Amino acid sequence: MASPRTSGALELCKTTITAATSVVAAAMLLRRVAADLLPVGTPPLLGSLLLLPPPSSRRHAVVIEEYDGAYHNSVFLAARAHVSTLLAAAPSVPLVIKATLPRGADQIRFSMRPGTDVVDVFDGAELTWRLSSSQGKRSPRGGGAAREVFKLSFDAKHKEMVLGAYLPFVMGRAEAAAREQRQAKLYSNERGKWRPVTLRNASTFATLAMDAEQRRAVVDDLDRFLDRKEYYQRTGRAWKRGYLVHGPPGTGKSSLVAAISNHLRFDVYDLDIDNVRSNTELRKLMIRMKNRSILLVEDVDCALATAPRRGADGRSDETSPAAKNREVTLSGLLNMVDGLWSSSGHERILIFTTNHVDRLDPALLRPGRMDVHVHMGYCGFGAFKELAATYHGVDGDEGHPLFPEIEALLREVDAAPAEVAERLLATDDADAAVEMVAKMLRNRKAGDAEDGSGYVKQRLHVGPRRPVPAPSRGPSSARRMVIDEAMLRGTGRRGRGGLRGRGRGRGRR
Ligand SMILES: Nc1ncnc2c1ncn2[C@@H]1O[C@H](COP(=O)(O)OP(=O)(O)OP(=O)(O)O)[C@@H](O)[C@H]1O
Repeated sequence: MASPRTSGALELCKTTITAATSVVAAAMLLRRVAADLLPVGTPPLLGSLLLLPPPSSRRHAVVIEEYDGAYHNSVFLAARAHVSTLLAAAPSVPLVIKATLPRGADQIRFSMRPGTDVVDVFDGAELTWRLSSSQGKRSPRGGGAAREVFKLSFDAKHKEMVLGAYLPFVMGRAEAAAREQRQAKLYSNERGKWRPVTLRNASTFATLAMDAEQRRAVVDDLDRFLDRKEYYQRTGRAWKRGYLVHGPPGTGKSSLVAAISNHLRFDVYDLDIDNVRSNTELRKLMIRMKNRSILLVEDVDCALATAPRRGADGRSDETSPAAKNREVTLSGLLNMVDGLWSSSGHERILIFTTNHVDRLDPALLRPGRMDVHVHMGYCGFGAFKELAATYHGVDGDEGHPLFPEIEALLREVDAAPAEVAERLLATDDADAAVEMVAKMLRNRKAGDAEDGSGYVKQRLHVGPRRPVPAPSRGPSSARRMVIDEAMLRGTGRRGRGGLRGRGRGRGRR
């Protein structure tokens, strides 16, 4: 028999259960009423607004709104990009095709109708994405469009995984895709300001004719640089890398810079020192550079002098703004690179190019100053074959009947890849193009006058063109590209082949 105390407790328990049952019943009734009265797609949002119990108490949801105040919510943008890829692969979800994003990219973005679901599977867990419109809320950008909301729902036991791994994965994928589609910009300095244009130089490591090992060495170095965030943080070093690219005119130094930019998707800041009026202006320009960018100083031997610059007649050139101010010097630039530039940003690459490595200020060659030297040499047979394959599809093994002769000639005379490329590009007829290259090399060997079209130098930015004299005849020198860190470190150890191949550039201008 139950004691009065026990029966009191039972009574309380009964009352509680009855109350809870009525709350649940009321909630279910309300849910049914809402489902009957409101349009399809509304109940989940209304459910959360009315604090109704979710259909399954084990479900959990994350709501991602389109705007964070007046700004786009980056998690929403990442979710939208991710859902687009899910939709592209989903067999039965009705698709809405949105405008191509970003402009110029050849990808179509898929969206879904509000109220429909698409399921993703991650780490064995099923995750459901649903898009809805935020009732009554308009986009802060105007246009009358309603704000959109993504609701990501999943089993409650996956909450930690979703927040700690899945959403960061979605964000990471979106960032990588945005980087992939991003068109690098080329900035030039004018009156103390950077002016951007889209970098149109399509040079890539695939189109740049160079020794395969050298190419791999440069690409590996760049990729290692990007992956070493933790290393730079741990060692307290600035996350930057310096490249000195040297070699005769027309050997692909600017093309290499474009290839690096296209590979990393880094913007290029092409610093024209002649246009910089003072160190203060230089400092401002450098501060305004973004992260993940390249600071390029072309022809550094001419651009930066330790003493006032001298003209062809030997007299000092007092006309350029830099000469007038006498302030913008190599040491000034290097100090800024080491100081303020290093501490105010990250993932930065400094590239100096020169045709005359022998004329460089020793401060630039000091160990530890520039991390990597890349030597761009005259066209060897390997580079020629790459150019012939790129421009005319005349390929490796079968080659062309003139290849043996060209191989022999390239061992005897110097020809810049730019000169070879110019002949190959002169006609669509592969035979005629190869013959033109052979003719140029034969003429050069015989000491005959050049056959017209000389290579015309172009800066990476749109600027005045300067003609470059054809190389003089002489025994072939550097035939391979050299990326040589030992040289920089002053150890002088250089083997033959691999990263430490020979490299004696004889740049002339
Ligand atoms: N190694 C190469 N591979 C493919 N194309 C090349 C190469 N070198 C030069 N070219 C071609 O020649 C043109 C000029 O080359 P580029 O401007 O890169 O040479 P450079 O070494 O920077 O010359 P300069 O010292 O005169 O500035 C390029 O647009 C490209 O078409």
